[in-house]
Amino acid sequence: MKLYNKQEAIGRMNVLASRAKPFVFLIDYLQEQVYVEEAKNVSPAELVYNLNGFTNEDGWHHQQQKGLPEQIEWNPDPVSFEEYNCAFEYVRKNILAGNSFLTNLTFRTPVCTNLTLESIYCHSRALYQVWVKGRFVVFSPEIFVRINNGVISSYPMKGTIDATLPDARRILLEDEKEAAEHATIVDLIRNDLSIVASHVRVSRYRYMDVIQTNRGPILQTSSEICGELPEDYKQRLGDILFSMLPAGSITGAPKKKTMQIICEAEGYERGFYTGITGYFDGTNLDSAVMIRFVEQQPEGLYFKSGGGITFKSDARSEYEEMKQKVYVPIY
Ligand SMILES: C=C(O[C@@H]1C=C(C(=O)O)C=C[C@H]1O)C(=O)O
Repeated sequence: MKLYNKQEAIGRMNVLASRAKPFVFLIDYLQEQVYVEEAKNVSPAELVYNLNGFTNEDGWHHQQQKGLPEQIEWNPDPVSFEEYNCAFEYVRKNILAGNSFLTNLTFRTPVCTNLTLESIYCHSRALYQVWVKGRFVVFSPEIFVRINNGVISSYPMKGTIDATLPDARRILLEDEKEAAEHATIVDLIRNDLSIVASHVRVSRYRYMDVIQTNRGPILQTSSEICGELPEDYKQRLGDILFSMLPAGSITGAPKKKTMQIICEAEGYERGFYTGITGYFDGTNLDSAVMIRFVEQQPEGLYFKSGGGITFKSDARSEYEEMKQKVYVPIY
């Protein structure tokens, strides 16, 4: 899989978009490694995607890997609460010192499972899915941006609850901490869109998605923010995308200082997790934040997950949320 650096990737995207050539891209969290390939050249032997319907699955012949074990084994071995709490306290200290008002804290959870990256990809049902041979599989419910006829829209997701709890919908909507976190992220994304677009507005606020998982349904709240791009946006598509990265929903705010806190608190590399992936069809673009992410390491599979921390956050419930997200959408 050929990867490019940021400058090369911006150039490639600008050229492909201005020539109306469909392409697929994956950008890591730190924007150091970028995959950007014309759709017709993406080899399903190394990368398979289904990005909201745009797919190269037809060319994939790994039939032998598509079988699902009769009984799915899925045994996550998360960090202890004590270990989680150490990182949480570090983030909290920084929030109280005024260095950040929202920080997205994530962890790596080893999972003992009889599923492979291939079988997870084949049997998952998510809006955006990508499998990269020997590296990772991602099944994301979170839209990053869409561009349709010069209108750019972003859909930050923030707010999670177990959908089987009695009155889950109301509890999530009325939760003060979730509401504040959501407002912060909407503000941040409004700012990010204003860098590249005009007439930026919030067109839907805190709508709810039900996400099915192998461990039961969860509810997540998102909002829609949109604006108008300049006429010549295709020639500058790469610049436009990169100027909004990393996605605010997976950093927090303010972005730069919060990224430093994240780096110090997490102590592992996010890699492509919390980066973005997407598809340009020659005219329009659709993209996702790469959350719900399983990575292959020589010793086994790891799931990366996390959530937003504010001054109101409670370590126990954040710990539970991080663990709750360690699922596969196979049901
Ligand atoms: C980082 C993750 O989640 C982010 C944080 C969310 C939250 O705090 O509710 C929701 C979606 C993501 O933008 C993750 O799911 O791994």
